[in-house]
This record gives sequence, structure tokens and C-alpha cells, in this order.
Amino acid sequence: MTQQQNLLDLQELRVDRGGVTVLDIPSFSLSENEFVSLIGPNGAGKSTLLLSLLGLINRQSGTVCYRGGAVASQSQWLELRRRTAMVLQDPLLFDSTVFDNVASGLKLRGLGRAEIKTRVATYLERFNLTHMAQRSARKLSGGEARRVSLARAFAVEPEVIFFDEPFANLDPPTRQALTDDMDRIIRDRGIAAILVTHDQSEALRMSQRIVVMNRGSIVQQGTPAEVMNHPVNEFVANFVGMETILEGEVISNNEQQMAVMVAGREVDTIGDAEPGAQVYCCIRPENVTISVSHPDEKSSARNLYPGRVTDVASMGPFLRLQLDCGFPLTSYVTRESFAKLELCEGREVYASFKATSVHLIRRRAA
Ligand SMILES: Nc1ncnc2c1ncn2[C@@H]1O[C@H](COP(=O)(O)OP(=O)(O)OP(=O)(O)O)[C@@H](O)[C@H]1O
Repeated sequence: MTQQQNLLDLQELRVDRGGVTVLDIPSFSLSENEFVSLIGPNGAGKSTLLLSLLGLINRQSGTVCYRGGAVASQSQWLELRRRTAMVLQDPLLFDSTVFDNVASGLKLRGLGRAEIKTRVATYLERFNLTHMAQRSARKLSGGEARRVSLARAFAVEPEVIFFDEPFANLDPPTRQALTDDMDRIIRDRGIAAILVTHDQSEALRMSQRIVVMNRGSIVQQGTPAEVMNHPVNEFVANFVGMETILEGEVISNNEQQMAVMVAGREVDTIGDAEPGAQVYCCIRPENVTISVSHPDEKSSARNLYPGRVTDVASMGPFLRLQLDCGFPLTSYVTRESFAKLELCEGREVYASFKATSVHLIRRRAA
């Protein structure tokens, strides 16, 4: 089997700012076509990590390799930056037309006029901006300006793209439309990407790998389901909110009443994905009800699964139960219910939740 080469490799990175170590990362890598999200609280070091990967910030130690070769000289850093695009929360548009803004990266890279014209036209169209090519970039709405900054970044046809909270403060429909456009182009062109986001559903939807950072370190990384369902410590558990995240595939959709296949079991949900779509079913622990005998058939919960309690942990006034129902499920029960139902590790139970309790997120194929 041939091993896929990493696009970017970072080793032994340490960055001090204002006399304080703000980043200490033994290793980090990004492989070809991979989409990675960096999540973590304010000040965790997410933006500093992006800047470090491009050599845009002084570092105490650390080497970056691009396709296996060390990036050391000034010209090697410039070459890496030439192959990379970065989209920031502030679109930072020039005071000129939309066309000129989208063309700016291409001019810098020395493309000829005819090629620039064709390339800009392609990316204006992809981001639905053709009709405003001659508009002043100063007179755009927040959503339009973000579109222009995305078109500008993609127009240089980078091998890697970094996004630092590119959709913060946008209304949800605009945000959704932009992430859909961006996701399509990234997949079409096989671009590797790192996204810094505070929106966990965005991270879930877009990423093959989620990296959780705190206080300058990487605390955990893995597939979205691994990180969300198996947090390595209390910090990650609290930060990701402890929803159960199940990978599944839509098998039917009848006027938004959907069935999703999860680990060989059917989960009923409400939504609008088409059969065959890859999704995550997200279920909050407070929406999972436990009973020890088969519940009344009249129960309104559409999803009912026999399972076993695999772990019990104290959560203040509640107990958190980990269940194995053929897939993992987390439930909170009060101490009173826990005693009344005589629950304990190993106990066989029934877990149920309503179709309306399942929050559906489309999943990027691995
Ligand atoms: N110009 C600066 N001078 C000194 N320290 C800085 C500077 N910029 C950032 N820092 C510090 O570096 C650390 C990492 O900041 P960074 O912006 O990378 O975090 P972040 O995870 O991206 O945060 P946020 O989610 O708030 O954007 C923080 O402790 C921050 O206070």
C-alpha cells in the first residue's frame, strides 16, 4: 500500500508572544484533500497556528515541511504562500471594483491579462457575483463582501486554503449558502483546507478531522464522531457539549419524514436530505429517555432501542449514562430516576428519543 504524503507537516512548534508561550505543538499535519477544523475557546492559539504554518509570525522553534521538503529559505516560504490562500473574518477588500479585487491575487502571481479575465469570470460566476463585477467593493453588504473575499481566494487556485472564521456574524441562511458554495469548490478541485471556527455544526459538516485546541496545545484530534462522542477529558467534553453524534446514511425521505441507517439500525428523523446522503444524527442527552421495560406502544418517541448501560458518571444533579444500543448513546437521568429504575453499569434498558429531537447535519464523505 502506498502511503499518502502529507501536504504540510509541522514539528516542535513553539511561539511566544509578549513574553508568554502561546503555542506549544509537538506535531501537526495536513494531508492532501483533507479538510480540518480547528476549534477551541478564545485565545487557544488557533489563528497563531495558521500564521505559523505560513511563516507569518516569529517562532521560538518549529519546522514546516511542504510535501516532505523543509520550508526554510525566504523563497521557499514565498513559494508556500503562493500555493496557499487565506480567508479572514474581515474580508479586507481593496477600494476598487469587485472584478479588481478578485483579480488581485492573480496579478500578484504574474498571470497574463487574458488569463486573468477568464479566471476572474469563472470565480465570479461560481460565487454568484457576475452581475456585480463592476460594483465598488466599498458598497457591498457583509455577505457580498465575504463572497468576494472567497472568490478572490479561490481564483488563485490554491493547493491549500486557510479560513479564519470567515463566516462570523453572518445570518444563518447566508452562512449556509456560502459554506455550501465553498464546500462544492473545495471538493471539485481537491483543495486541502483548515478552518478555524466557533461554530461546531459548521466544523461537523465540513471536516474530516476536528482538532480541539486549548491554551496553545492540541488537546484532542480525530474524526468528528470520535471527538464529539469520546472526548478525552473534561475540558473537551464541556467544550463540545456532549451531544451524541452518529454517522448515518439517509435511506428514505417521505415528505420530510426520514429514515437514516446508523450502524445497521434505523433512526427516524425530520429533515430534507435525499436518500443516499451522508449525515450526522446529533442527539442531546437530555432528550434520551430511559426505561427498564418495553415502554407503552403509545409513546410518541419514534426511536426505541434496547441497549446496555456501559458507564455512569456524576454530573451535579444528574447522572450521565453511556449506553451501547448497537451505537453509542448518552443520556442524563436525575438521581431520583436512577435509584427508582435501579440503574447500574451493565443494566439492560430501553432508550428512546423523538424524531424531532434528532438534529441532522450533512456529512462530508471521508
Ligand atoms: N499581537 C499579540 N501580542 C501578544 N499576544 C498576542 C497577540 N495576538 C494574540 N496574542 C495572544 O496569543 C494567544 C493566542 O491567540 P490567537 O489569536 O492565536 O487565539 P485564537 O484561538 O485564534 O483566539 P480567538 O478564537 O479569540 O480568535 C492569546 O493568548 C492571545 O492573547
